[in-house]
Amino acid sequence: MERLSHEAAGRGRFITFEGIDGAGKSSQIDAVVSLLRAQGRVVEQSREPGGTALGERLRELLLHEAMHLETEAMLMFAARREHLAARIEPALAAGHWVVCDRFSDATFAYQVGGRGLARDKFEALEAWVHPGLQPDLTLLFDLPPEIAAARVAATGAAPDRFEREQRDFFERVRTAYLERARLDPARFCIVDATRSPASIRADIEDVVRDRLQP
Ligand SMILES: Nc1ncnc2c1ncn2[C@@H]1O[C@H](COP(=O)(O)OP(=O)(O)O)[C@@H](O)[C@H]1O
Ligand SMILES: Cc1cn([C@H]2C[C@H](O)[C@@H](COP(=O)(O)OP(=O)(O)O)O2)c(=O)[nH]c1=O
Repeated sequence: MERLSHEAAGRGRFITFEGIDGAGKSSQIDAVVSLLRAQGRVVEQSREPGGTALGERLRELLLHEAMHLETEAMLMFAARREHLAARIEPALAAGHWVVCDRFSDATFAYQVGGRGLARDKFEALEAWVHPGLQPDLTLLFDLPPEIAAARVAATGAAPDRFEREQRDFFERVRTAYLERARLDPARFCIVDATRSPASIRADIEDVVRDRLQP
């Protein structure tokens, strides 16, 4: 029903990509954005934490400065509040599509699942910052943490504060993502991210076409 009312109002669609570090999301986002643009959609591509000038400054702090867990959770939502106000909400209202690398499911997975933030605190922040708004489609790239870690290591890039976490942390993050997906199966699509990039790409193009096209 929610989807139909968005359509009737000419609202755009909101697609998010989620998964543990090294799942292969970033590699697939450009392909989905290109597909949608080729279909004539106006698409805003973005990421979290980030997406605005202020959000990108908060991202630098979040990825590199040690901080209290609740500070981390609140800064994630502060960046998100700015992102929603400055980009996501205006784009959707204008009928544009928004494709975003991570959103609040990442806070549930990393801060609640990975780090142990109290669920009621997460729920309070989510209800404050985006009451009634969730993505129309969330592609969850799922794979064992050891495969993801090997991919991250092979890039040779210096790991950030999250990428330096151990395997048990990413096991908890993965479990939390899967739990969140079970709670909202109409929104989530779980992608087996161990497969080749070409086969993943073909699947997610089918999902975007089947679930979101009028
Ligand atoms: N399906 C895949 N199979 C093997 N390697 C992959 C796959 N997808 C991405 N990679 C590689 O894994 C690394 C991490 O991918 P990336 O898209 O940056 O992941 P994420 O954005 O989810 O952290 C990159 O070096 C990328 O080339
Ligand atoms: C949006 C968000 C990201 N994060 C973390 C997950 C990532 O490790 C990091 C940056 O996200 P991202 O740029 O997606 O990292 P990568 O491309 O390496 O997968 O921020 C949270 O812990 N909570 C959040 O709410």
